[in-house]
Amino acid sequence: MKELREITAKHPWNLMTTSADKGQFLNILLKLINAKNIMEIGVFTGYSLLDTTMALPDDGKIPAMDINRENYEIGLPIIEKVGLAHKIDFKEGSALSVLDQIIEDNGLVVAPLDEPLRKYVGYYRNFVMELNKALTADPRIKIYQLPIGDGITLCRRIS
Ligand SMILES: C[S@@+](CC[C@H](N)C(=O)[O-])C[C@H]1O[C@@H](n2cnc3c(N)ncnc32)[C@H](O)[C@@H]1O
Repeated sequence: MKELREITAKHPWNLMTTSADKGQFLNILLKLINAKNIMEIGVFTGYSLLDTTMALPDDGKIPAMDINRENYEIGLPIIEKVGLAHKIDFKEGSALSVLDQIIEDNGLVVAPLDEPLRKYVGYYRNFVMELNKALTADPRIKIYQLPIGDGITLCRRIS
């Protein structure tokens, strides 16, 4: 693809941190679960963003965030060329403050949720750690960690 050749000639350092096969695997996982809304934290030049966005239906949405817009803009022409840019809402900034803003803009007050959800979602700053602890302690859940991209944790309920 001419655009890709031009971009890689202009930026002779590594533009992808997720390999093509890992990206395709991500894409398949998202299709398997019929994902409609996903979030990309840490976009870099957008390679994994391209893979994940491709897996979404046309009305799917992906808030994407990175502290550096310049790198995102390196890959953006490719995302535009394949007609996927409309699904992406890129915000420049540190993920925590961008997430704070998304929550505020959408009036997402999560406090009224029931206790387990409040634990996982309400205190979203500690979300990953709390979720991992709860999943590890739950004998019904099997956890698989895969060295795909920046790392993927798959959780499956077995009973
Ligand atoms: C390994 S790269 C992501 C690669 C990308 N997901 C891919 O596979 O193509 C990590 C990215 O996270 C971004 N980043 C680091 N700290 C961040 C933060 N606090 N909030 C948002 N993005 C951050 C960096 O600027 C960098 O672009």
